[in-house]
Amino acid sequence: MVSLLKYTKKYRKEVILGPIFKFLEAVFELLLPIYMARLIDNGIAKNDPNYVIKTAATMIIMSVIGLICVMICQYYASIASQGFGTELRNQLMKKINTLSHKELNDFGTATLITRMTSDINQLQLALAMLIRLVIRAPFLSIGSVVMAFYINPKMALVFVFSLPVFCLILFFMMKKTVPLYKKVQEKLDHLNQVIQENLSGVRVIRAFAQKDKERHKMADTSDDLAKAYTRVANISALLNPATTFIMNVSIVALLYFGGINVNTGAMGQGEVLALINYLIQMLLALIVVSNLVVIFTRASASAGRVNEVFHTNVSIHDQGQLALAPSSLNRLNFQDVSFRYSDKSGLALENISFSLEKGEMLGIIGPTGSGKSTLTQLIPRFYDVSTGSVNVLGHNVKNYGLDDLRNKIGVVPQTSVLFTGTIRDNLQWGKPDATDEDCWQALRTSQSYEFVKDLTEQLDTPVMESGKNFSGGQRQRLTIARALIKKPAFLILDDSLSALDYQTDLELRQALQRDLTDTSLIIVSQRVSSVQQAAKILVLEDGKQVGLGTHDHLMAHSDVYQEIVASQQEKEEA
Ligand SMILES: Nc1ncnc2c1ncn2[C@@H]1O[C@H](COP(=O)(O)OP(=O)(O)OP(=O)(O)O)[C@@H](O)[C@H]1O
Repeated sequence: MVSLLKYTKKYRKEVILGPIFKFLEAVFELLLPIYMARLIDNGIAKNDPNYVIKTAATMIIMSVIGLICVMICQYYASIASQGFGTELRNQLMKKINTLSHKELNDFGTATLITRMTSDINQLQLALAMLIRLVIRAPFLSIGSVVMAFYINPKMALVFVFSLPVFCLILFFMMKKTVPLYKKVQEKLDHLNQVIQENLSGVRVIRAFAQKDKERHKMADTSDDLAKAYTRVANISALLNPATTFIMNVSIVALLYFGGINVNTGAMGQGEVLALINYLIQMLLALIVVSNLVVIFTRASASAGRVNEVFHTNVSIHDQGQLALAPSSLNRLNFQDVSFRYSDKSGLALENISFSLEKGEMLGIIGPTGSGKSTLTQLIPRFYDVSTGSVNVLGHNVKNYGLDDLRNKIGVVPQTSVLFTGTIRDNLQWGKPDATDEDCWQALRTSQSYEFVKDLTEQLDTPVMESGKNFSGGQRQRLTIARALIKKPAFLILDDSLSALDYQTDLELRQALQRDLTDTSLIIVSQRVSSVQQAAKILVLEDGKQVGLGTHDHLMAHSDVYQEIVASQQEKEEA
């Protein structure tokens, strides 16, 4: 947790001054019962109105100054904790953005969201409490005992007896609740994951009539969390009656022995009242200390989860070299590439070798799960090869700066992702300085010109969350326009023509070859018709390269390719 304190650097003044002001307030709070005792014993009992007024005025002034100190401290605490949370969230997001696909897969989206929100909130709360209470609460509890000894050492023995019993109760309470709080956090994580899946997959859930099943799953997960919370709450609820009991027994003891002392004239009535005040102050401060321990334990679990992200080693290292000069060698070259997603999993790709020239088109085809998407993800280094090498414009991809490499490549993934904003905003992701003419040209090539032209706001048409105000085919074409607007050296279409009808699919491929003459095109498709015209078609099966060549060559030499063609012809005839 300490390592995260570096994110409070900008708020050093608030973090230092906040507790100092709170400490001043605690000093006044500790002095007030003494003044009250004097007011009663020297002012009221001796019928001295001047003394009463002077002491009461001093008490009021002390209270007002105390109040101002509290307000300043609260102000500093909220500035520092909110600023710290924002800084931490920004830095964590920055780190998440550096993670490669492997680490993102390992974590999963749900837990990253929980870490960015609930865990950071917990840390913010801990910092606010640190500033507000971490000096005040122990100071008040120790100070109260000291003041009790100052008033009457014999009577202070009541404090000495009640203190260990009270601490023992707090200790057992915390021993039980702290591990449970950790469980609560895990259950919250799971609930977030279920909620996220339910919300993002709501259409699929409805389409498969799985509403009831998902509702039960959600209810079970919610119940789990509620049960875990209830267990903690039930144990914590015992704290109040137990502490009140000890407090009341101690007050009775103070009143009993205090009464005897007052009768013998050894103590004033005001002093007895002051002792009761100190006792309450001490016990309340101890409750605060126990709450602080719970807050810090939860925060420490949260800090562990946040630090886990910060300390994750990124598997893709950005060599950070300047742009490499293109060489005259092959534009794209896979040399005996094998790849596995993790040490425990089998090979997703095995000994893949091929090359592609400027302006050429490569088609990749194969049964589902044969490694087509995996292969395309090695080109922009979303993953690094396990053995072999991937070379782009004559250089190993590992020798490029990541941004430089990825700027050369336009990727259109299987699922079209659009962002809220306008059509123009989305296209400018591909090229920030794209003019309207650039946008229209990209839309023409991607066969989106007609439907965007018909929209009343054209390029300024708003894009709703995930582009849900466009059809699947329209979304695909807009994502293609976004990828090709920067005229990349490579354009990878990973099954991104699947939502288009055959005619649009054909026109789009023709337009790409006509308008992007320098771009090498890599098309992953399940449809033979989408790759048939390619200069080279790579056939994959179970991660292995089982064919490479033109359509005619493969028809003559590749059994797998022939089977794919035959099965698609059957479907068309059926
Ligand atoms: N993120 C991942 N982590 C672990 N294994 C993965 C991951 N993504 C894919 N795989 C595995 O790698 C293999 C190849 O998957 P890939 O997505 O490349 O196939 P594909 O040919 O593109 O399939 P499809 O046509 O269905 O999209 C599969 O066995 C799959 O289970």
